[in-house]
Amino acid sequence: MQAIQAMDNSKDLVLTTELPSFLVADLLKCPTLPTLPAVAVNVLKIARTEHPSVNDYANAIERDPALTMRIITLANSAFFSRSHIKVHACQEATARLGLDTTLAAVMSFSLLQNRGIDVHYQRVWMRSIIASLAARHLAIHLCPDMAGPVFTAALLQDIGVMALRATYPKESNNLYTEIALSHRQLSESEQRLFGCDHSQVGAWLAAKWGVPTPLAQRICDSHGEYDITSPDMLSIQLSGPIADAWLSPHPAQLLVAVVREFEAYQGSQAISLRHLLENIQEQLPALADMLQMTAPSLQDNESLLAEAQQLLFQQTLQLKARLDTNQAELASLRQQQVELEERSRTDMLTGLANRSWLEEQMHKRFALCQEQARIMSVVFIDLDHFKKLNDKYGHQMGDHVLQKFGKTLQSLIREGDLAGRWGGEEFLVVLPDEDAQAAQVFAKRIAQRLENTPMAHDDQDPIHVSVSIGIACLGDGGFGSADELIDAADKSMYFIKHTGRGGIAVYGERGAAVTPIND
Ligand SMILES: Nc1nc2c(ncn2[C@@H]2O[C@H](COP(=O)(O)OP(=O)(O)OP(=O)(O)O)[C@@H](O)[C@H]2O)c(=O)[nH]1
Repeated sequence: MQAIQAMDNSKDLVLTTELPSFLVADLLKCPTLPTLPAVAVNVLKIARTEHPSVNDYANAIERDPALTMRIITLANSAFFSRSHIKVHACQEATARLGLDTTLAAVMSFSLLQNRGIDVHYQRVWMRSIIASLAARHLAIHLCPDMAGPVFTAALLQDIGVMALRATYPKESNNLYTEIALSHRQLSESEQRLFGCDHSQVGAWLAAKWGVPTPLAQRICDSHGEYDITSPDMLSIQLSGPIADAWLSPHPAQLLVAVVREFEAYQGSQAISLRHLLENIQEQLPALADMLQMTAPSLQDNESLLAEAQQLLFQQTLQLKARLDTNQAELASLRQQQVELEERSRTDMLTGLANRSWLEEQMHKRFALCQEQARIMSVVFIDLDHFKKLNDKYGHQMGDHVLQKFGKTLQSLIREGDLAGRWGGEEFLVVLPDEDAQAAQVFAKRIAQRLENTPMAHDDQDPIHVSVSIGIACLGDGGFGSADELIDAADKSMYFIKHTGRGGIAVYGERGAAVTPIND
């Protein structure tokens, strides 16, 4: 890759783009690479000086009578001449056009006169002419000070096509004569063939002629991503698609993309697309005439815009419908995920936390307690003689009792507590920040509730169950892990099992000592 060198005020400046080395070598070898006539070279030289003046421009241009005539005619054309006063001298014409427009006019005229126009050049140049008018109109509203340079860059944005056609006539024949190709597709094909597109080659050519670096850089960036931070670049970048729409057999469809871009851009309120199109229509004949070309037939702006807006409306509706569907799908997927997660934590029979969730939570809470020097109690509950209950009333009744007990347990805990089914007819409750005494109060409440409330009925007969409860409190046993704490509560529960069932025991301070609670 080779960086492009540009001359600016006799300093070498490097443009922020690179061309493949093979391409630069081929371009430099090309004997028919477009060159500028002496008069244009002189105008460019003046453009590069620190304070170029209208007089200097006019003096240089006057050496070419044909060019002088064109510049005067352009200055007197409808757009550049708001007043009816005609100019007759090159100096007046240059003053009226401004330095940037004069420079653009001189260069385009020189290039076209130089090479003659075939139908394909005609197409490329007509795009540039329309684009330059569109860009200028946009710039007048978005960045008035830059309207001149923007016009020039937009007019010269496709000069790279001339260089590529001269250097690669065979490849170009297929590429540039394919009328069905959109400008974007053209750029993509150039990228594939030459490793860059004609905007970069155009910048290279312009730099080689010695145009001021900012102009070469704008040509280079003319086909890039829309730069909404830079109104002058955006004006140039939007101008190409507007010109494409103008020249297309289906202008409304192409204009939709432009309208959408407009609506997304904050400064767009300042611009009426209708006025822009009217403006192009008004100015196009004069500019085309100066370049000895025939302007394409005028568009019906009103209906064209209405159609574009209608298309945009339809597309927006379709987009919104798609968005709504996507959002609904996303919400449903999220819901499914939430449900799946919930299910993976839940014991299906009782709706309480399942064992794996209990274990995970125990480990987390144990670590937290250690970190923050807090306590917690674990209450291990086992339904008594559950096998007998199953045997007597059936497994289904057993299930029903487990469900009812689960609900009872859930109704007795507070926010922040965690109740779960450890397995079979065993349950576990975690009471954060509670000591053994508070856990005993809780355990007694369970026992009491079971005494008062039957867990099922056999016909009309109430079925009561009793439970054996073991308690262990983190503060009391020097426990090294969550598992040790659970084991201790389990052991306390077994103590009750072995001593008659239907009671509460607390794991004591001195290791395995278990204290039954009687009342
Ligand atoms: N209906 C039903 N029974 C279950 C379920 N899970 C475990 N069981 C039964 O619960 C009974 C537990 O029996 P054991 O471990 O001997 O305990 P127990 O009969 O309650 O005796 P103790 O605990 O010593 O009072 C077994 O018969 C299991 O089949 C369940 O989901 N539904």
